Amino acid sequence: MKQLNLVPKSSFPDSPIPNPNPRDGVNGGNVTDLGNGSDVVYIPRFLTPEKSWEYFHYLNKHIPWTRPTIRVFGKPCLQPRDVCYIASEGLKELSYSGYKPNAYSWDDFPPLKEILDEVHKAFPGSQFNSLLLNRYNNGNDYVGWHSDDEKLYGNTPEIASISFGCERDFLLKKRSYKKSKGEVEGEGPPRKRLKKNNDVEPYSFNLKHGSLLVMRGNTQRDWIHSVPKRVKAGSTRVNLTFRRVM
Ligand SMILES: O=C(O)CCC(=O)C(=O)O
Ligand SMILES: [Fe+2]
Repeated sequence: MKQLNLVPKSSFPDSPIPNPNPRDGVNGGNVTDLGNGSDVVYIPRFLTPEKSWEYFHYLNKHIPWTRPTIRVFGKPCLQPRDVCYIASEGLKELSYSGYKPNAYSWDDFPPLKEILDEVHKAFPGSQFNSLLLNRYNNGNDYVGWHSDDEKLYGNTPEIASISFGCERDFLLKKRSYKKSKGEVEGEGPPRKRLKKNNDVEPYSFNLKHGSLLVMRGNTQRDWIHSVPKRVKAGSTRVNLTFRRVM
């Protein structure tokens, strides 16, 4: 982790040090400036715990979750979490890692429209029109290092991520390229191969029940993120990532 001198060093990655460099920002949250026009807003108590549990139970039960087979380095493998996709009508189709999720309608899930309205109130001008949902059933479910820089999101995608249920660590580290071309590590469309970059300690956010994290500016271009496995995470987490298809 990036850390202040006063913070004791932890044994990464199992006991990450919380992100140490926030400044006060929007809506009772804080802004972490990643440099070069990238930043992250984190609002730990965006929704009340009570309302958040209502949403958690609704989504866990009513979303048509699937665990698709995707392609990583050309090899088929089961995605290590459940997913679902919602999008407004007429948008360009989403496709990642050889998988084209079926786009469900917002109209079928009124609580999702409610949450979207809350996000838009906090971030007016965002105009999100699609949503990728993730369900991590336990600490074995994860998302590998990737960035959400698909072309259909434009050059500076803004991504708003809401979390319900089990707290998990969300890590962000600077992208670095190998000279050779290849496929991305983890998931996402084919692009330049990512160097492992293991020497750089990531930023870490422990994403709370009812929290909102927004990645902005050049974050998808210059940074990669992940939610790693956590043996001790025993219960279910539902995550919503709102995006704007251009
Ligand atoms: O679960 C999370 O917090 C992140 C999910 C994510 O990165 C994604 O869906 O692209
Ligand atoms: Fe992502």
